[in-house]
Amino acid sequence: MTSSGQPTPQLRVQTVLASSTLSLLAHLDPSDPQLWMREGHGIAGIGTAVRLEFSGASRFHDAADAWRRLVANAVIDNQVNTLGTGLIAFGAFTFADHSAQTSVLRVPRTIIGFVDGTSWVTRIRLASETDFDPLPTATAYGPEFRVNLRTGSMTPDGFKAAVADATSRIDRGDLSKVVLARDVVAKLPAGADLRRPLCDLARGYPSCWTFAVDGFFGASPETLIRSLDGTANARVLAGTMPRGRDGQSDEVTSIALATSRKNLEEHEFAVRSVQEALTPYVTDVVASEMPFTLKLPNLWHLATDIEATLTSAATSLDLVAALHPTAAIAGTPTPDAVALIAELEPFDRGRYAGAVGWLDASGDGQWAVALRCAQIDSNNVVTAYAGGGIVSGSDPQTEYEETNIKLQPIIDALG
Ligand SMILES: C=C(O[C@@H]1C=C(C(=O)O)C=C[C@H]1O)C(=O)O
Repeated sequence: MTSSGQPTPQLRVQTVLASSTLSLLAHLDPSDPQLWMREGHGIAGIGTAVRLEFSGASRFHDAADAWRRLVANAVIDNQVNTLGTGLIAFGAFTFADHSAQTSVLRVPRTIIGFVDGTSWVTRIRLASETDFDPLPTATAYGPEFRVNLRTGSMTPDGFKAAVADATSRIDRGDLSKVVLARDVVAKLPAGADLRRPLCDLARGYPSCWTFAVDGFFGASPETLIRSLDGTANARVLAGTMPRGRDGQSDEVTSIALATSRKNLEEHEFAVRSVQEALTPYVTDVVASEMPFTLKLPNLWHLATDIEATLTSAATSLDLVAALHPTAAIAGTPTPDAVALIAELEPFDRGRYAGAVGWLDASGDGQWAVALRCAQIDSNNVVTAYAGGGIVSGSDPQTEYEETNIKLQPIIDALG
């Protein structure tokens, strides 16, 4: 049975090589794009064969179980057998256990893929249907649109007060780190072609994971977990500074970040939380001793790449369940940080700072920490979020400015 108590659908899946390279973005549904893309490579989903909803503390485990059942019931003819082929579900999961928003797994009816020079098409139908959908045609983009994102439920002053409150609790010894965020909102014009902001994000932030799942979209630089053929890797980010105005000040900033005690401490919490969560599932964990500085168009991050060999049959979604929430987006210790977030943030994070990505029939997949992102609701209201790690000595004004820089990708894509 699925989470909604329905019998598990029986799927028929076929992946074939495409005769020519197909544009991922141009084939998407303008009102409901499903995308996972980096450096021009990735997968694009069209239509919905199955949509499963999950909620509550067991949402990841319920989804992982539902996926195992769906795969067991599917007949898959995969003539390509490379990363991203065969039966795939896109997923987006909420940050909080008690979010009013749902977590989803969505299996498209058609998936177009392009990775390392190989283009393919996967078609998916219910066993009760006789034919797969015809290949969707590429369509011209709808008109450009522009919206102004305004303060949501967390005002700039409210955010700064929350940061000051958090630092005093950290200094009192209640916890070591908490990640606080704020929200901005806008109304999208009716019929807005959502491929336009995705195109801007993919062009502006090519090294990030540009994603779209179930009205939730963004461009995240942070890899929560990727698993492929028995290996797993993650990219932990924590510690941020704005880019410099010129080459010299940019270099000074990057050195300042790499040597900042506050940022290194904040980063260490995040790396440790990922390593500890992975320990039961992996061996041969390799991580650089010192973080490196990762340059994005809008900011510098402190980054650590972690690689490991998987020792269990865990799917990538099981690993997501073990890792979420990392200290990069919650804090340390996790339960105290999650409780303080619920107390100080006057909004439901929804899928922001949750997990977004995809998995295949073998359980391998790619998942990002859902950052630099926005959710569109059924009234066409879009809400974007950004936050930062608060530790002892964090300055409310600097933290506020950091949220502005982190909102920039979404502001540029919608503005
Ligand atoms: C919380 C966010 O980003 C996280 C927090 C960071 C920080 O505090 O320096 C850096 C990268 C992310 O792990 C966000 O983008 O909203």
